[in-house]
Amino acid sequence: MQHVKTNGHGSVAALDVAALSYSYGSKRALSDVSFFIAPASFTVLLGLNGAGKTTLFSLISHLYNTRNGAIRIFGHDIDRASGEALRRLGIVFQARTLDLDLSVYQNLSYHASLHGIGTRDARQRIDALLASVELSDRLHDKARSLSGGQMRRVEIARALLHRPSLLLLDEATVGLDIQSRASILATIRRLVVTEGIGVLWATHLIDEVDDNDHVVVLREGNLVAKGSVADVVKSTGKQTIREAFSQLSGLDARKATGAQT
Ligand SMILES: Nc1ncnc2c1ncn2[C@@H]1O[C@H](COP(=O)(O)OP(=O)(O)OP(=O)(O)O)[C@@H](O)[C@H]1O
Repeated sequence: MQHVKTNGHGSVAALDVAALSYSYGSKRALSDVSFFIAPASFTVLLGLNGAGKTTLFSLISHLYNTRNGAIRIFGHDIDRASGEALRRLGIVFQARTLDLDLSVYQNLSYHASLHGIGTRDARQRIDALLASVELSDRLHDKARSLSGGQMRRVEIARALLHRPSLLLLDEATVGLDIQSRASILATIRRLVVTEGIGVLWATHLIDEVDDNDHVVVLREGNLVAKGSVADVVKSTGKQTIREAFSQLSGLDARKATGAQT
């Protein structure tokens, strides 16, 4: 049986990233990144464009093979026990991935069948999830007819079909209006409380961080801060997470030298 590593407090981390590095040829995208997220918690992965967020997600979701370091999902190593690990993972990628010519129901039921969920169970699950993302009335509409925010919510429902315990979202609110952004963020935060899901929410938008969140800050592939918002703010000597992120991500230095941001 596979050894399940705990986070030092006796409980198994929802996600444990240990000494992870990754390069595209000679281009280093991640350097020795380590952090964990607790079950039923909301962690914001903060980083400017090019910080390495998408690369990290591609490694966690096993699109890329881990060459240096390790990734465990609820103790299951993504390379050595990928089936066990991926069964617990739901993911919403930055790029849109719905089939626009299929209905909402067809998009979801296809995904359910890929996960081996039977037709009846799938139908119940789809109805419940569409209700939770407030799209029950769009079941038979073509994906093409939905707004950007509604498509995102269908993608979130799809990522939850197989009842994952860890959910990753990569810039889930990019391109959406303020109201849709707030609604999607509220939906995900609710899932943490009602379903006990551990969430890793990648963004470069600092106003998506709440005072009670945990944050992981990446800068050019290096992890430059991790912990509660209060601890990260304190570690920088700043007053707010916005100011702390500006310093940690190098924006302050760029502004000081008059570089374009
Ligand atoms: N396929 C690739 N080939 C070469 N370099 C890449 C490739 N994908 C990403 N990179 C580089 O790796 C680094 C990290 O990119 P990544 O896409 O992971 O960052 P990101 O934080 O997700 O940024 P964004 O928010 O712009 O998507 C960047 O310097 C990027 O140019």
